Amino acid sequence: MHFVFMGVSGSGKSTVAELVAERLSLPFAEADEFHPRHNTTKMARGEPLTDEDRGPWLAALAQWIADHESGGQPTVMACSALRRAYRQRLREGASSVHFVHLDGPRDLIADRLRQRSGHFMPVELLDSQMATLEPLRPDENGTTLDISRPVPQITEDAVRTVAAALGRVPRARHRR
Ligand SMILES: Nc1ncnc2c1ncn2[C@@H]1O[C@H](COP(=O)(O)OP(=O)(O)OP(=O)(O)O)[C@@H](O)[C@H]1O
Ligand SMILES: O=C(O)[C@H](O)[C@@H](O)[C@H](O)[C@H](O)CO
Repeated sequence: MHFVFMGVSGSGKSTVAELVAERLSLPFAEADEFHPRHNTTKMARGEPLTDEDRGPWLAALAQWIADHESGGQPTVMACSALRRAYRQRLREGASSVHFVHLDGPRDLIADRLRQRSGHFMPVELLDSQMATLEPLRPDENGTTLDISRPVPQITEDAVRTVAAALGRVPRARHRR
C-alpha cells in the first residue's frame, strides 16, 4: 500500500506528507527531487510543464514505488499528480496506491506561495496548476482533505487515514 499526497503547487503536500511519513516511520519521496533539471528550470522560468515533460518524471516515480512494493514496504510520496492519467501512471508501480488530495481555495494557496521562500516554483504558475488539476473521481482510491486548517490538524487527519488503511494504530503525537 502506497500513499501519494497530491495537489497543486503550494497546497502543502511536502509539509504534510513528510510529517505523516515521520509519524508512521515510512519511507518518503519528494517528487520535486525526481524532476530532470530541464523541468525545474522550465518551471522556474514561469513555463508550465507539458504531458511530455512529465512522462519520464512519472516513470521514475512509479519505479520508486515499484522498488518498495517488491520489498513489501509501504511508502509516502509528495507529488502533484494533477491529472487522472498521471495517477494511473503512478499506479502502474504497485497494486494499491491511495491518493490524499490536499485541496483548498486558490487565493489561500497563492498567499502561502507568496510567503514561501527558497523554492523554484513561482506563484505565476498557480493558475496553470489549477487548470491542469483533475480532482479525484469516485472510482479512484483516495481521500480529499481541506487545507484551510493548521498543519497539525491536517496531519492528524492524514495520519489517521494512512494508519487505518495500513491497519495500524498511530502513536500519540508528541506534545511539547
Ligand atoms: N495548512 C497550512 N497552513 C499554513 N501554511 C501552510 C499549510 N500547509 C503548508 N503551508 C505553507 O505553505 C507553503 C507551501 O507548502 P508546501 O511547500 O508544503 O507545498 P507543496 O504542495 O509541497 O508545494 P510544491 O508542490 O510547490 O513543492 C509552505 O511555505 C508551507 O510552510
Ligand atoms: O506537475 C507539475 O507541474 C509539477 O510537479 C509541479 O506541480 C511542481 O513540481 C511542484 O508543484 C512545484 O514544486
